[in-house]
Amino acid sequence: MTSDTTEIALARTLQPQEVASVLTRVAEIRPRVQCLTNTVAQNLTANMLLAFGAIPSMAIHVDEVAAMAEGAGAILINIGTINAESELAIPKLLEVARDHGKPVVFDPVFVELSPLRRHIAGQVLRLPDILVRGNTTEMAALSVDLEAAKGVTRVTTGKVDRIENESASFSVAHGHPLMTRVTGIGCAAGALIAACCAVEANKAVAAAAALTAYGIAGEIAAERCRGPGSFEVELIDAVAAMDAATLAARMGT
Ligand SMILES: Nc1ncnc2c1ncn2[C@@H]1O[C@H](COP(=O)(O)OP(=O)(O)O)[C@@H](O)[C@H]1O
Ligand SMILES: Cc1ncsc1CCOP(=O)(O)O
Ligand SMILES: [Mg+2]
Repeated sequence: MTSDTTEIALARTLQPQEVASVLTRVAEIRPRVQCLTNTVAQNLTANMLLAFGAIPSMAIHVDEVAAMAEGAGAILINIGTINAESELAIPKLLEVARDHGKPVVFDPVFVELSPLRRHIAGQVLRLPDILVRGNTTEMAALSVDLEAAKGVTRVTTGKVDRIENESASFSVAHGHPLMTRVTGIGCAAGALIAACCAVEANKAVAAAAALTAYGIAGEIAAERCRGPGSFEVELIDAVAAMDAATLAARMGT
């Protein structure tokens, strides 16, 4: 058996009540997620966090991101539209994360396409215990760096999401192909994972819970929409309406 096969064989799916438990804590605690994200996905990310019961803060100024992150429950760093100022803001966020023990989700958007993105990813991955969420292309491009990263949780999204770290391995087989037809849906997934990391110390469980709820919301939205435009609206609505009964019904237990 190859190591890949072993990992897949050992991966488990969360039970509906495990997902519901994480979602309930998000709804009760309403964690704020400080998002340094790309200009394309900012609005959808903020709306998805609100629908999920969390609080978005989208501050980007290099001289205030640290203050904004200090009181946040989690930090999202997304390099989708990295520029000279956001490049300088990233180390400030990493410092807050290190000093205050904040969970960080890193989205290495298009890291395979530019040396600058690769360089920044290398810097970010020096932070111990970081969670990296990317699509299959991005995660493959970072595979060597991810192998070396200390305590990293790797979250590879796609038709089936794979979540793995030193102590756990989960797969999530929910979602809909329409999730690839609206820009920013992957970026928003990273924000929901960050919200769950703010209330659940086990980062693999947090990611699996977020992606299970998100994937099921995607399935519901696909049933209700007329195409990609209305899918985005329906997805926000389905995330907002997600509850334990829907999870149990859709997860088949
Ligand atoms: N073919 C697919 N079928 C079902 N869900 C998918 C599919 N592709 C992606 N998803 C879902 O879409 C979301 C975004 O993932 P992905 O498309 O990999 O990210 P990105 O937008 O960053 O490329 C994830 O929640 C993932 O589970
Ligand atoms: C199109 C685009 N270009 C730079 S960032 C971005 C958004 C990417 O969003 P996602 O990876 O969630 O589709
Ligand atoms: Mg992406």
